[in-house]
Amino acid sequence: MANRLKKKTPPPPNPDELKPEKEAQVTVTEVVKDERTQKIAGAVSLLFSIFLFIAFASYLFTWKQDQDKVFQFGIKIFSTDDVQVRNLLGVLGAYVSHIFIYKGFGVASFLFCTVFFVLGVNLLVGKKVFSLVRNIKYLIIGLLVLSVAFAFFTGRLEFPFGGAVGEMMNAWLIKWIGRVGTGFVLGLAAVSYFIWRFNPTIKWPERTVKPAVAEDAVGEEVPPVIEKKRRRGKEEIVAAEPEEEMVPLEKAEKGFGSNNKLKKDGKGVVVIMPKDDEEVADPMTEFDVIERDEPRVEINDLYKNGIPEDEDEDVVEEEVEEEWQEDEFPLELKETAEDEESEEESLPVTRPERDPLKIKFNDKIDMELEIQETKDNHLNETAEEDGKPAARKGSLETLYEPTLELSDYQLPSLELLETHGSEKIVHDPAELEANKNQIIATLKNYDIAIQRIAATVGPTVTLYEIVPAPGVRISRIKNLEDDIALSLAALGIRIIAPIPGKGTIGIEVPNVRKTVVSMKTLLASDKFQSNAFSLPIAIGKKIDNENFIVDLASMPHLLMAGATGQGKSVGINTLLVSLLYKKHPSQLKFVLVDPKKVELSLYRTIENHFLAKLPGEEEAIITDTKKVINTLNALCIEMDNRYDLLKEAGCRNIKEYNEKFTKRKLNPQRGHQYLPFIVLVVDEFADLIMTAGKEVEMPIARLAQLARAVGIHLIIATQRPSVNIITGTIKANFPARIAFKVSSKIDSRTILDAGGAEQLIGKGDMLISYNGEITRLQCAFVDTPEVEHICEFIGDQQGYPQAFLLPEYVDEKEAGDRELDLGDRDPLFEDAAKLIVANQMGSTSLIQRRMKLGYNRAGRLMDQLEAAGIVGPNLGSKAREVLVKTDSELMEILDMMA
Ligand SMILES: Nc1ncnc2c1ncn2[C@@H]1O[C@H](COP(=O)(O)OP(=O)(O)OP(=O)(O)O)[C@@H](O)[C@H]1O
Repeated sequence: MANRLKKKTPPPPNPDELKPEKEAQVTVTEVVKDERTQKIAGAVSLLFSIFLFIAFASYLFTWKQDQDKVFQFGIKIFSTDDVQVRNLLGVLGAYVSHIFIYKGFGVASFLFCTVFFVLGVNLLVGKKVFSLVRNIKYLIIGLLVLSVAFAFFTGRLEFPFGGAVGEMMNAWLIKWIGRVGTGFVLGLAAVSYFIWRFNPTIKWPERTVKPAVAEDAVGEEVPPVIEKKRRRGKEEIVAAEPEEEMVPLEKAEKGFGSNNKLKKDGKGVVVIMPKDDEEVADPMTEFDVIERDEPRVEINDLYKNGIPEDEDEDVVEEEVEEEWQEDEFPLELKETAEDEESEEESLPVTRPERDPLKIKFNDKIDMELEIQETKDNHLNETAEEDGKPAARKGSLETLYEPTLELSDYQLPSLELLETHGSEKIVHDPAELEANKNQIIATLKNYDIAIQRIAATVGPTVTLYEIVPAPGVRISRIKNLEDDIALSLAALGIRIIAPIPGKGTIGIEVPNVRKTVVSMKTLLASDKFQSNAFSLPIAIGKKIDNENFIVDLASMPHLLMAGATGQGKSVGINTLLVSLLYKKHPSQLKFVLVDPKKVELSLYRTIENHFLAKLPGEEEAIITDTKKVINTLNALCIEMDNRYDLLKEAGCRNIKEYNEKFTKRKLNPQRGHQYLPFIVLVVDEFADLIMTAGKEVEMPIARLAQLARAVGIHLIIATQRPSVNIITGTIKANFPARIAFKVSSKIDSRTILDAGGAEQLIGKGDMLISYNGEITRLQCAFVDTPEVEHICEFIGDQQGYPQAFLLPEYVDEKEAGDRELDLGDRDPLFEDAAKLIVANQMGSTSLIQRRMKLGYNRAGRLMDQLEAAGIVGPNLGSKAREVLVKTDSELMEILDMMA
């Protein structure tokens, strides 16, 4: 063994014998793949595209002079001396243009420039900036269609607009289908392109609503066309109106590239809205906005000497570097996303339209009365009993439409909301300058040198971003947090060192004049209107004025904490209102828990539309702790039931399940039904924990752990963010957390696992910890009267017969004591007993199916049958034993009970 080991060890090399290292062999593929080769190829391609462009453009003016020479010498033009051409790119330019334009595809040859340009840019940058495949497709189709079209329309002109190829194809077409046919084919191509590119909405004019009815109902004259528009709901109105408002600014468009649409409102706000879907999909780049309102001009005037206004309009990202004469450090003022303001102003607002709805509602009642005698009526009745949407009638070939039952339901209009304050971010140049100087001076006192300082003005705070000089330790600045706060003599200073992903240090300083962020602005924004989130919630605005709109379904639960009076209740209203503005009553239900009794009582009016409650309860908004425990447990049962349904349907989450149900792949007779999202809102969690402790904590933790996939989401708020309220179990299951201002750093740590919330300034100023990042937001403001109007608007519309019923939860201890009152039997008791005895199977689902009853009622019947001694006790998943074997035996029991 030792010998073998010895053999394997190579002898140490003799330094004298060492040969120079061989150069590593490089294969051709490696050279081709090398980054540098690609960059060179990119540069060549880019230059070639520029070359072609100049040559072609020059050809347009010099073709007459150069054509003879190219014809005369052909390829020999390169070797012949004394040939003078006029093309800007000489003989080569003249020859290449002649080949492409005269002998090829005419002016459509310019498309070649685009392809080489795209190829060049992609290779040079090393990533797919533009789609090459798409451009090649455009090239091929463009060459064919444009060359023929040019040849067709300009055939009599001297210049070869269609090129030889275009003329040849044009001649063929004319021969085969005649001039008219060719014109028709070209027209068809143009129309197809237009439809493909812009997908215009083509609508058949609909019948207008009878003016007499509308007038009667509304009490004012409503032109029929407007009436129709109002009835369509927000989305269509949004789509229809902006056509007039959207002003494509040619000049600015050049600056931003043709992919952008620019929108300008009366106040000079220019919003660049990307056309492409992919661009819209990226929330961070959804809008690039240049604000041109007054404060902006002031700042420009102060910091930038004489920048021409119109020149400025072509700037995509506003970053002003002024020539700071007196100071070493110029202050860059960064402003972004004042977008939704213009959005909101240009967005048409619909008036609540109640009376026509009432008419509809009455129509519906009449209809229902007419069909009272039909068979399906029983099904309806049972569904109403459960408060759950009944299995829809109608053809099995069509998709199930959950909103059909309340098909006249209208989403609230934006007019119900108010604009609070001016909504304009107010910049005070003097304030900015003073803060900047103060920050620099403070840092200087501690020998901290900085390279650059920039400011972003938000609704409540301004973020000063500092780039420290090389060698300065970030921890030193972090440690000076309190000193800087002291020297700026302002509350609410927060230092972020470093700003994640930026390499700068942020100092947030509260603005002297703060701006209220109106809910209306957020809801009017394109990001809210056109997102595809399951449960979109508009929370507020970031410092850079970008709207913070997220999907509650992906959060998946939210914990909110903050000292009293700092904006929690407004925050909860904001979330609820966002959902009410986007969801139909069939898609969403709220379980509202309000131990304070007054905070959520406004929502009482929407009980039959959006609220869920326990069977037999009077009030849908739960204020009593005991009832909260039952409701939470009922939610756990609902969760388990939903999981059973999902399992049977072979789906992993509510989305898949609902999709399958909509496609009618799930049988309602087997208990399947369209599942609405359920959002549980608890306004004062601390109070519940104090009074019920584990009894509340456990079901909450269970729901938080498991309920996401079945569409149950929790929003829990507390004003006492201490560790005994927000326990480890709760915290671990709430990855998204919001902190309003709290009283101590410890509280901040309890909520966010980081300090900072104690530095906030209140009134909706908040930190949200989401996706591992902590972001400072100004919460949107929605006032109580606004919420009231929204709830009234919804409440006035036709709703379900009652609130959505949660499964019944019976406390085991109570159930043991409770004797079923057989004097108060269900009217269907006899039928159910006969059914069970005839089938000799004690199954609740049998009663449900055969008697077309909801789960709760069937369950109650089964309990009564047990109390009457007809079936045995519950055996879990197995059917109960039937104790009565014959009909005569059953008749005896029934007679006795009668
Ligand atoms: N986003 C906001 N923008 C502007 N002002 C706000 C905002 N949120 C709250 N405020 C102001 O703060 C006040 C208190 O807010 P709110 O009632 O939501 O506090 P709270 O935390 O729920 O208090 P409590 O716990 O005592 O109920 C509001 O009346 C309002 O004036």
